[in-house]
Amino acid sequence: MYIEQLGLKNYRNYDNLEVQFENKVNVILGENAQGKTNVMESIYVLAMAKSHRTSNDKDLIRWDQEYAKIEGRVQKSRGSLPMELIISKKGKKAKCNHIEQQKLSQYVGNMNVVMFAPEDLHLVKGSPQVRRRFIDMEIGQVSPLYLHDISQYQKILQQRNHYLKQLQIKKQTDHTMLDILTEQFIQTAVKIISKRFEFLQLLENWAKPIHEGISRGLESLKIEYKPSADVSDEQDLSKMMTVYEEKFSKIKNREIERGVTMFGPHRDDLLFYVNGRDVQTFGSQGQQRTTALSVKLAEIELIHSEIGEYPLLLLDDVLSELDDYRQSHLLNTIQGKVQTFVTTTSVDGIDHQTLKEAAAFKVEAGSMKKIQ
Ligand SMILES: Nc1ncnc2c1ncn2[C@@H]1O[C@H](COP(=O)(O)OP(=O)(O)OP(=O)(O)O)[C@@H](O)[C@H]1O
Repeated sequence: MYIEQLGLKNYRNYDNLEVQFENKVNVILGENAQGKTNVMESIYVLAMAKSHRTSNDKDLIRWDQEYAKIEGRVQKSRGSLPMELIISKKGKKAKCNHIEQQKLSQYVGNMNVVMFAPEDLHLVKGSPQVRRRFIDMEIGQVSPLYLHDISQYQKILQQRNHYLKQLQIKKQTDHTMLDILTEQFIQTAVKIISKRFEFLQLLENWAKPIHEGISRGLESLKIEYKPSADVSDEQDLSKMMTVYEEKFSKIKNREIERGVTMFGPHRDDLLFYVNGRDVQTFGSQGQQRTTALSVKLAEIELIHSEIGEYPLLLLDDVLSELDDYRQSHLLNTIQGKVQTFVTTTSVDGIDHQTLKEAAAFKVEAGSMKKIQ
């Protein structure tokens, strides 16, 4: 799939923008703070209904304006798909094919993107929260049901934490409500965990040969889910539920003392191993970069295998962060099959045929012009 046309109104530093893109590499050039990342972010938000760099939607609205609007026409193998997202202080309104979507979980997934930005290089080294966010966003793209489960889970977690706090400060003494919430919590938690196990296995299957290729056959990558409770991918849902039930009954008093839910998908993590060693602890910077790049390239293939189309690839300021060999590997992999957006302040030093043949745009103070 590819995005043919993008329209922005009151989005970040863009007042009004209409631009046509090509189904190949689109290079977005410009000095610092002109609006390159903002365009990339808008494409990401159009697909995911969420930004990759802020959780506050209001940041996306141009200062002193009431709303922001992103429109795009996406070409898919089944035809053209108009997408529209309006962000206002009251919330978000999403339209697909001119029809308003009641739930964002139905909207997300119609357009697929993979973003690779400098912060993704922290996927390995960063906090578990970064990795959980990554896993949730990526599964959400291929599974609307998962998005629904995650939002259910967040609600139940919040209620459960609230109730535990009430018990902690002794505003409540009856445990019946806690037991009901725990049961609901477990039911949703195991669905999420089993989907994460399944997704990571697929991701590893794709990432392993890619990593081997980038490391010239020297490194073998393994991705492992690290649950906070003692569950494993060999267990079915009912076995996992039993593990959780036992765990929660054992730690009930401790949870009440602390007023917080101590186990569950919100505390889980994932680990990357290269040649059997944990990359987070023992990996060199280069190995961490290769791991992040392999995972991103694997995502492209995974989405293709799940939905039958390649996603868009957004490379925000990241090419210059990779050495020549990794750059070439990346550009060779996407060549001719993935619509790609690249932002950079200059193409000097990036000497790849794909970029020479790319469409180029110049961004200056919230305006964008095609230059090649
Ligand atoms: N909500 C907003 N309303 C208006 N302008 C905004 C808003 N949010 C950010 N900006 C402006 O957008 C500009 C930054 O744009 P962007 O992050 O796209 O820069 P960039 O071209 O990618 O720069 P760099 O190369 O430094 O990453 C800044 O000047 C910032 O003040």
